[in-house]
Amino acid sequence: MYDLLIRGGHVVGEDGVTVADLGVVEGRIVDVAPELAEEAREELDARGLHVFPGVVDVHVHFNEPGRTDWEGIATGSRALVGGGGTAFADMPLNSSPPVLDRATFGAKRQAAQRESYADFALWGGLTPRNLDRLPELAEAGAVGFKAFMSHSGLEEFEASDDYTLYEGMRWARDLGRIVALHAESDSITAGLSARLRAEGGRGVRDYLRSRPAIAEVEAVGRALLLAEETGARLHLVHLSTGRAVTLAAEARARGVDVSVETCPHYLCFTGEDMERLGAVLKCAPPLRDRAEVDALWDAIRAGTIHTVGSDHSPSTLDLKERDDFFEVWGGIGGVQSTLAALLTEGRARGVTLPHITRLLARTPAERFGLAGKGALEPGFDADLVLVDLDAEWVHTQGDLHTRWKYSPYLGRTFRGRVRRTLLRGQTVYLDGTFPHPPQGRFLRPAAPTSQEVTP
Ligand SMILES: NC(=O)N[C@H]1NC(=O)NC1=O
Ligand SMILES: [Zn+2]
Repeated sequence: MYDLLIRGGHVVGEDGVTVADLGVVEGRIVDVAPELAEEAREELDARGLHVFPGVVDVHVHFNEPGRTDWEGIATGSRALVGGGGTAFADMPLNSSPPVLDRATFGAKRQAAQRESYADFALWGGLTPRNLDRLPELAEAGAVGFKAFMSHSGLEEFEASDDYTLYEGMRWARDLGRIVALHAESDSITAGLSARLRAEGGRGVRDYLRSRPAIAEVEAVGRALLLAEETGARLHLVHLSTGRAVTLAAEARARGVDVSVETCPHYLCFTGEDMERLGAVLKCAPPLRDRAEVDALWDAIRAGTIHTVGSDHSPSTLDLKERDDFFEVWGGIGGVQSTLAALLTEGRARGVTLPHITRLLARTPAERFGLAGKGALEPGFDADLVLVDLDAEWVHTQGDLHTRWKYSPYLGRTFRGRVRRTLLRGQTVYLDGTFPHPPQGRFLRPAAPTSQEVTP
């Protein structure tokens, strides 16, 4: 007897899409096959809908504790499940204090256990100040260590110099944890910003010129050398240029254990859009030109980009409403729209549905050791999302479940709409509502496997 039987959906699997039923017992998928005959306590009719593994977004900033006026775990995780997500990994900043030791890790874990609508993992931070705290963060269950090679935007989370990266990577290697890097050259970005500002530059164009592609490419090259030297596992977050992705692919080919993330905004918008829309699209690295967007899509099709994370990092409105674009908070509100954006733009560019789920669910789950997540197969958690794949809809403010109702995607037409999201077999989102109180569980990473990012 199943607890739940999901009938007749188009199930998006590893190799293709098949019409099948899913049998669920105690929150786990036990059978996936057409016309399952066993009885069930509850049946759900999924005919006409596609069933995807829930999105596993390993790059969000929900900023709790300490900056819940920017976002918060309750609102952030509601938006995540509203967009088809079932698990996330929260970055060590912009919570205040940032997660740099066992105590700050524990405080965030407690808050998330109270408030999260999705299962969650937590990143620890790597900064010049807390090298000696990496073992206790690993022991507490950090999914990995996040470091910045350029200014993080916040004084309390310092950028790592080469020494810190070198030592941090050696620790991470020994602790079996991944290092996630924001790779932009501090020297290039800070130097250009200082000169442009001295010349009176305050606009979007000036900001774009202060963070050229070479700032990313140079930092990625350096990070790859350090990873190669130390044997650390490396995850390059939010790559925005084809050249940086190519450097990572070349390193991977010679045995460096590196994975590459990009974000929906680098796939959907350009620098011109940033000029047109302004603060809502401010991010670092910045948006690029059309040729780079095309290069990223090529890399997705080629399998050299392995994951897509939202880098959801909103702030209060006043930090977005500055005349000086350099002073505007850099961070995109996008946690709710990743799946819709990929289904719309990815399909238009020939990316298959199984490939989209690998980018959004299976690979992040495998790479970060989130056992039981990321696939619709027996033995996996029944974390899934029912999508009306052909529904065309215009994203409006009223759809948003985030703390602040802004997103660069408002007004955009998406193809594919989330109807229902289930976490371990329980409906956590249904057509704009959240039927149950938060029941998210902490995810402790399993020991790493070696084949996590096979395209
Ligand atoms: N601190 C923080 O959230 N920074 C993020 N925002 C952004 O646009 N890029 C980032 O790394
Ligand atoms: Zn980020």
